[in-house]
Amino acid sequence: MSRGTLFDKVWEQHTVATLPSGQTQLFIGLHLIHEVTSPQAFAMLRERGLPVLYPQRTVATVDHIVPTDTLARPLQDALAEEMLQALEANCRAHNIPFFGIGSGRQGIVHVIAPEQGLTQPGMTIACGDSHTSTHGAFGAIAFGIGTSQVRDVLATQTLALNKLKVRKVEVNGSMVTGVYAKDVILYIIRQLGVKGGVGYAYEFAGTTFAQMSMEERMTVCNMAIEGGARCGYVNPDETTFAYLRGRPFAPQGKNWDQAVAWWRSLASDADAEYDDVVTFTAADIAPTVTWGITPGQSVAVDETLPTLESLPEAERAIAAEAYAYMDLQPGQPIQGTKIDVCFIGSCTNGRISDLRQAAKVVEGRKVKPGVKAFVVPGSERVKAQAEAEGLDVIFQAAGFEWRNPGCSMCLAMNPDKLQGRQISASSSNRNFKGRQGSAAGRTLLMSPAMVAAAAITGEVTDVRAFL
Ligand SMILES: CC(C)[C@H](C(=O)O)[C@@H](O)C(=O)O
Ligand code: SF4
Repeated sequence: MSRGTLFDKVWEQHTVATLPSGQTQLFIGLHLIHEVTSPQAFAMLRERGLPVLYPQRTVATVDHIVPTDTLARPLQDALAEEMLQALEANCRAHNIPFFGIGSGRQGIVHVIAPEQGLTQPGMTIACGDSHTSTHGAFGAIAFGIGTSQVRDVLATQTLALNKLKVRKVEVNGSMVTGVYAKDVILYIIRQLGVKGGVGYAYEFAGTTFAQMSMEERMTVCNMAIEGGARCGYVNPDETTFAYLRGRPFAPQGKNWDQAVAWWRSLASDADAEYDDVVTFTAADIAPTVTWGITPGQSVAVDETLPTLESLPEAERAIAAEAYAYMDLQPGQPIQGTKIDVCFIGSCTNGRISDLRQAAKVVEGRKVKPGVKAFVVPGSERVKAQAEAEGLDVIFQAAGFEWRNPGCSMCLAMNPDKLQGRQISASSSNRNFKGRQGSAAGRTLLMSPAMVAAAAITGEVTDVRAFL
């Protein structure tokens, strides 16, 4: 029964049946695929001789394995070329729209679907990728799925799922200068824990999110999964509609007005019932940096690292493991930590507003000698926009490399990798051990503006000194 949240309303609208298991058979409005988690799913369809039921409800792009320097085909990495060819062949065989390299529409899957207007309020969206939660910024129920579920969606356009509980995560007030959406979500994850959201959808509510742009909301929802919540969402409002209007796949003309009225009706009711409510104040949030091996291990840039005794008992073992791996000490300041590589990009922070914020810090300054710094726009469209604004010139004049779109060193499934024990300042979303291409490599997560400041000084720096 609906209790008035957007989550409940959208779930009910998409319920096909209640299965004997008690699970819901949920219709998936939009299915996004990329080269990493789709090949086996297509292979399983082939084995059973099954077609793709609604090919026009799936959209494909290539993002994880694309090199960001030269895009000449065949790709230099034979395995990457093979994965790209497999995706191209599967899309051709099943008549699935494919946004390939050079199409003007390629990019990280969670960047391109919103910018094309494919992601819309009230939809159910699935993708074989954990950061599918990003699309919840539009008031969609969007979540990551595994490869066998990709198969299920291809074959039936539905999934068998357990309904999630809903936690309202309310943040109120304006963010202070130097604090960005990234800091807000890192703060929330620090407060609620990386497993705090397991079994929940997070509804991000309150004036802080109401004031945010769509790109900022995407940054927040992107990392809901890092807090354990399989999906996160913001109720659709005027900001959402203004963003979508006129985008290639957005409704047009009379359909537009109908769609907006419909989307408006889906927002959570004022008296909606939640399974849990937590409230924070934006003024308490400072520029934030992770120091450990989970996105929950973070501090304000002007804080010292926590002593083990100061942490809840359940967090001490992983903190001790993090200190050993990162070679950092409890009680030391995070500010001043030396940085080798600065990476601006990813589905968390590779959009145009992210690049603008970073460029503002970089303009007229130089990257510290010895630091490798590079920018990877989230999509071909973001890259073109940034170049039209001259951001590429600002970055390159400062000593940054300006690359082609893809996931790049967020996950390092392409040639962009840390070496040995290198330590990165990264605008991405995961700081797991070995995440960025070197088994011993270390990652500090922060906002793009903070990465830019680190590139200039060669160490973790409070971006507020640059603004
Ligand atoms: C490759 C893919 C399955 C993976 C994910 O699911 O998130 C990747 O995008 C990541 O960020 O680790
Ligand atoms: S940018 Fe990173 S987090 Fe996002 S989809 Fe690519 S690898 Fe995953």
